[in-house]
Amino acid sequence: MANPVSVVCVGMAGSGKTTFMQRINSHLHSKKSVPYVMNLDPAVHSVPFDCNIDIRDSINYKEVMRQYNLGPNGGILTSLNLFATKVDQIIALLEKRTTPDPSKPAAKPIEHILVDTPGQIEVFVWSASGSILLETLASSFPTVIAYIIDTPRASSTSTFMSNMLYACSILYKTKLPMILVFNKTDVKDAEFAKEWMTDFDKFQQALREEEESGAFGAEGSSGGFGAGSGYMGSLLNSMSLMLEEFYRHLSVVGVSSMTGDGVDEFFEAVEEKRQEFERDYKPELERKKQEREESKADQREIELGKLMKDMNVSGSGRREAKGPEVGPETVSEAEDDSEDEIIKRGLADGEDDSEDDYEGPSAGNDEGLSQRYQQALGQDQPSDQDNSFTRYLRSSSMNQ
Ligand SMILES: Nc1nc2c(ncn2[C@@H]2O[C@H](COP(=O)(O)OP(=O)(O)OP(=O)(O)O)[C@@H](O)[C@H]2O)c(=O)[nH]1
Repeated sequence: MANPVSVVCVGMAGSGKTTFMQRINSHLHSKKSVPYVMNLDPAVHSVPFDCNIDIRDSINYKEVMRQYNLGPNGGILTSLNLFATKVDQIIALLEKRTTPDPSKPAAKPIEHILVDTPGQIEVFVWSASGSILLETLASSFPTVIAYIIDTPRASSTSTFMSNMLYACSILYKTKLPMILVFNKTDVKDAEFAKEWMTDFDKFQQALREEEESGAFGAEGSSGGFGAGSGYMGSLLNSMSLMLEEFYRHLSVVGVSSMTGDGVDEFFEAVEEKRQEFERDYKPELERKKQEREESKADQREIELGKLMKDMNVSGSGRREAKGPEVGPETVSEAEDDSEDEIIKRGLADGEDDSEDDYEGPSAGNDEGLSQRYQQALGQDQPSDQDNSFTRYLRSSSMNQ
């Protein structure tokens, strides 16, 4: 059986994400294919559908805002960050729930995971926690982004273009297959948008018409802001040419969350994108995962090497053995070095008393060490303060 596909709904505030979620949820229920539903919007007042996982159950957004002294967006971001710390539990739960129960062979397995996201799209898409949630989800299930667009509002060329650039940036950021959902088609048919995406001339024509009627960019009829001429003209031209390639990677559907029109087409697109995920995205994700594992292993190797080196040479004239002194390369190295210095001073002090006890690899290199020790103590006339510090080091070294 195929893995359940997770559909993550993103879109500008008011584009109709929640209404769309409600629609597809009830559509799946009517088909007796009950989805698993997740709400990631901590600030939503009420959710008009049953959620299996709701961020609001574990995070109190208002309390987060109060305690951390944050505004609305900071509150959402912090709530998401707090929620992202539970990502392992969430995925474990999802995996458990979506695995068919052998004791109930008649039960239909879950085929869809639906995810609603905060209206502040950037808080989710551009935040570290949003990336963690999405990446983790995608590493366990085929994941598709449904980008919801308010069709009536996108009927002006500039809003349409802004929306496309936004969608493009989300695709670029998430690297997940995307479906453009032109919502609210009961108010405005989405045919115009499909035409603009497939026929460059049609978009140009719409631009010209808006310019002539003075409606372009909602700038009124003031001159100098022509869409077909000047810098705006060439900018829009190059943008539509650049976006042509981007459009090719998308599925586009027109939906009315109010009437349910186009929902079947949406699920056909989801299936198409699920296959695309398995074919194109999954190998890439796995390659990246392996790369990460390898770099983690390398890092561990380096850390282990450092540790072994430190254990071997602590208290000895390591610097002299190494030849010319090399400065610390990182803050942690610098900290390590100063820590080493304290240990060395302590050991050097003990060295006078129990020289025979220490049989490290460079135990013979005492001269440089005691020289440095003398220097560190202010050889000539150590102050009282220095002496008390020496006593402290000596006692702490003895107590080790
Ligand atoms: N006519 C029409 N209105 C719709 C449709 N979908 C949503 N709406 C309306 O659009 C408004 C916003 O819908 P929501 O579902 O709350 O939008 P949202 O994107 O979840 O909003 P945020 O939670 O603020 O991000 C509401 O008034 C809905 O009734 C639709 O298909 N047709």
